[in-house]
Amino acid sequence: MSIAGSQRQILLALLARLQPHWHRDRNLPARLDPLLKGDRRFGSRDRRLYRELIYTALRLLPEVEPLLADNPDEAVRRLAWAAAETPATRNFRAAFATGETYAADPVRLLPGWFRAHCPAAFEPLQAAALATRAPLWLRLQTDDASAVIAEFAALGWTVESAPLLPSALRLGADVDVTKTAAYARGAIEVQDLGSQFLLQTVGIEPGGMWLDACAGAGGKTLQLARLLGPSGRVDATDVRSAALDELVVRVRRAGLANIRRVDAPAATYDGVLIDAPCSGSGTWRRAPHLKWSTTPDTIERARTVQLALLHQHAAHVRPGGRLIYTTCSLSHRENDDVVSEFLVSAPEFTAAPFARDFGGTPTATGLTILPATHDSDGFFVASLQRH
Ligand SMILES: C[S@@+](CC[C@H](N)C(=O)[O-])C[C@H]1O[C@@H](n2cnc3c(N)ncnc32)[C@H](O)[C@@H]1O
Repeated sequence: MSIAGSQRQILLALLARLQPHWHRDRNLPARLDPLLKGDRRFGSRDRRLYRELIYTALRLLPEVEPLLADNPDEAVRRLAWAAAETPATRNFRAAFATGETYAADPVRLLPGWFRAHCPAAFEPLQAAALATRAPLWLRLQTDDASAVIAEFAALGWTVESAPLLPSALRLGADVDVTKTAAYARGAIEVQDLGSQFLLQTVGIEPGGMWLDACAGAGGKTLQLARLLGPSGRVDATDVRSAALDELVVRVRRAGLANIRRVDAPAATYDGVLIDAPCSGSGTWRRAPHLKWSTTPDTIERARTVQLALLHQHAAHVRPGGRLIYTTCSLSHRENDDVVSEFLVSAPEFTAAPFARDFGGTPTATGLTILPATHDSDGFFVASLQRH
């Protein structure tokens, strides 16, 4: 059998293994990883090929799933057309991206129920962005980018700054930055551009004492600590102790001395960040399986946790201080609706204006960053001031 023929067979076998799970397992990548890493036939290029093809299948699911049983040749042809052209996918695409050019209608690649949650996602430009994978964005953790840029140039990687945020770098290739010297010395972190915008919209003053109440592995904790500078401090907490262990490693790598891991927050802070657990509907470009394992019920359950977190941590905001609520969801149920409900029962808070909006869509309660605007994931931020 030709190499392309055996790749086709392996791809269809992998899809068959995942199919029973992709409509319900929100942790599908944890199933895929051992299938790819545990198979001794695969080198790193094979793993990149199958990962790209499987993620493409998840992006195109309504256009591919019905064909898998009856017309697998057409399913493979569509995947070959839609997969990104990389060194890993080149031969497969040359073999199977044949016949009439295939391009899906991006609106058909969104779950229909989501229209009521985010009509803007169904606009052609936004739907088209949501149907493709997002680029790799980095956040500089150094004021001098020259050594980072020089290292990337020596590796042959193209890199450009985001026009609205020069400390955000976009990498042109499918590369592993964690193997670079820049990463090892803490000069860069992987963070989507939309995510980087969130704290930048708020106008954080240097020197404040902040609580990061849902710090997880610390992506925003590190960014917040840099914005506050050496005279400020971030207390980081989370219900997941293992994520905080990872945060500690990243803090050490970044050489930041103004972050503390805490089990119990102090009484009050100048600001509290709640980067809430959510449906992740803003991350469907990177995590397309979430499109099919998220339901309106998932969103309602997330809302309960989000409101509880806002009430729990509002108490830690000093009078005059700020409560920042962020999600990586595009559902207004988790965003504006949660904030509006919170404000009704917490009249000591009001929505504050944003320092910068980065072209986001503002409402009375917050700001939504839509994916197509800056080729990022989708996010929401609300900035609430305590009187
Ligand atoms: C969106 S993630 C945070 C990501 C992180 N801030 C970052 O930028 O990398 C949400 C976090 O909320 C945490 N979480 C869930 N329920 C929580 C609770 N009741 N109290 C504190 N953290 C909670 C989760 O463990 C998860 O780490």
